Amino acid sequence: MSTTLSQHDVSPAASGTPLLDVSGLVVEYRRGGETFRAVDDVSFSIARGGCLAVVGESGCGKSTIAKALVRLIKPTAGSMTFDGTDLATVSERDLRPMRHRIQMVFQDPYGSLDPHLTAQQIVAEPMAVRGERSATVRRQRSAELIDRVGLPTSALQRKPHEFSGGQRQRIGIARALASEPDLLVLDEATSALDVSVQAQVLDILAQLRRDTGLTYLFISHNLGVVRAISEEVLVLRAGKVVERGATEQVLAAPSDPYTRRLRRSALEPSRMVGRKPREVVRGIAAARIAESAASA
Ligand SMILES: Nc1ncnc2c1ncn2[C@@H]1O[C@H](COP(=O)(O)OP(=O)(O)OP(=O)(O)O)[C@@H](O)[C@H]1O
Repeated sequence: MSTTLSQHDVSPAASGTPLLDVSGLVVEYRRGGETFRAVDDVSFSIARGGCLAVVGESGCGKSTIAKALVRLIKPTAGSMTFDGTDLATVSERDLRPMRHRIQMVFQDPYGSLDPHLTAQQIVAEPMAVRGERSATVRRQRSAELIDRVGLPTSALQRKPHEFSGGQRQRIGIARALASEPDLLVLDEATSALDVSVQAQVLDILAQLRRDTGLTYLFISHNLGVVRAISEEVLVLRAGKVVERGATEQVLAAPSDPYTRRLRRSALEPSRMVGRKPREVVRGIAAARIAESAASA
């Protein structure tokens, strides 16, 4: 398995009617007595088997879009048409049988897994939720999924604290796959990992997409990482889309000053001052990735 953050081959399945079509999405929060617009008229679509990256600085509204998609929050306006159903307006009752089709993988592999369960129990849980009664089938399927994310079968009997961050994130991906989703929403899914581990997880994600035709919405603050996984990128600033296009093109020649700043900020060593050593290493690695992206 390659451990370089290179541009992966993208899925040949990316074509046809979009699996997800988001149009005029607005999300507002109430803050004190005031209304705050976190997502402002955002539109995008993702083809089946495609990968769209959403990039922007902290607080620009990336996670809010993800939360709206899995209906952790209800949008103020706009539509989110997923395979013909508008997720913005569908009733809870009609949403329930399709919830499994959109799965999230979170940033924090330390916090998102139940520490009391074994990897086998964690991965098998969504199968039980979906009505798989046979413990044997759940066990077999868990073993397949653990293998799929590059972990040995022996991992099934271990608990989260016995794994590294990258291994935990693989378990999180296996758990998401256990629901048999069509769309994975990856919210800063590799951001907490060191760069070589990040590359391994990106490799697994790229391979999965090639093998299964899964569709990804990949959320990140890091333009370099985005290059390794997505063919299209949408740049978000203060809730608004400021730039969109083919990832390679946006990286090579960003047209918006904010995107240029995002690209530069990954290269800016002074941003490392006052950070923990682990963050500095990560920042330098991100800078290298962005640098190679810029000069490619
Ligand atoms: N529940 C909430 N109530 C009020 N404001 C919120 C709430 N959740 C998020 N916000 C605000 O909405 C804006 C967008 O937040 P969001 O978490 O979507 O940003 P983000 O781009 O994902 O940032 P990060 O990368 O730091 O997670 C921020 O200004 C945030 O403070």
